Amino acid sequence: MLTIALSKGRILDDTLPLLEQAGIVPTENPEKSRKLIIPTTRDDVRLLIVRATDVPTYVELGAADLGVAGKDVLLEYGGQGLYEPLDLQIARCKLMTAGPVDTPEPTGRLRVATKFVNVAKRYYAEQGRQVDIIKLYGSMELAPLVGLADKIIDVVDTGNTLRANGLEPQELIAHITSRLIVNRASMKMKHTDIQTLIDTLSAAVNARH
Ligand SMILES: Nc1ncnc2c1ncn2[C@@H]1O[C@H](COP(=O)(O)OP(=O)(O)OP(=O)(O)O)[C@@H](O)[C@H]1O
Ligand SMILES: O=P(O)(O)OC[C@H]1O[C@H](OP(=O)(O)OP(=O)(O)O)[C@H](O)[C@@H]1O
Repeated sequence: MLTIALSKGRILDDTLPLLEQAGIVPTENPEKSRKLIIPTTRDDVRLLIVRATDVPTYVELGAADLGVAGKDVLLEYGGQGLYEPLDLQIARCKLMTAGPVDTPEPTGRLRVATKFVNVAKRYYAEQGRQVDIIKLYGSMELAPLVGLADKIIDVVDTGNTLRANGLEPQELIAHITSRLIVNRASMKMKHTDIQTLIDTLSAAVNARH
């Protein structure tokens, strides 16, 4: 049995057409179902529906053999316990700093609100810049508007969310796409099945680009 951890929303939407190329189709709609373990048309493959930020945990600890996670989530998760054999080239966006439009850099210690605390610490440490990181779980764009922070670090695609809140993208931290991740022990124990799946997904990704 191969167990694949996926999150609802854009990762599920963009991954299902790729999995279909490997004959893997969920037997019920994961977006609608209240079930968190979804069987597929392949008896030897099932899907686990988990939060996007939980995908690396399920895979590293072996509760799932494989998963799909945004590079932003993987950068934040850290750890050496995961293989990352394939860039699926889906959910493309950028991890950026952003701040209020036409506002000079604050001179003192910078306050940065983000859910990417580890990424933020690393980024500013590399720059030798002293910052206070404020951990948030969502609606980051609000923080500079109400004086909670000077800047945010978040993913940006069209920039519409920033613009709608009087913010502008500033520094690029990383280009982001979603990656296939694999548990280390599974890669050894189920090598043939997993390598076959990787090859099929890789061909499906290449056929699109
Ligand atoms: N606007 C966007 N455009 C393209 N890709 C995005 C965008 N926002 C996020 N992503 C990418 O898609 C991944 C999944 O995002 P999604 O919005 O489904 O989950 P989330 O909001 O991070 O998690 P949750 O809703 O559970 O808090 C992110 O980790 C990121 O890599
Ligand atoms: O630059 P944009 O095209 O506006 O995209 C960026 C937004 O997309 C994501 O939110 P999403 O729409 O996924 O909602 P979420 O907060 O539920 O993740 C992200 O958290 C940003 O807020």
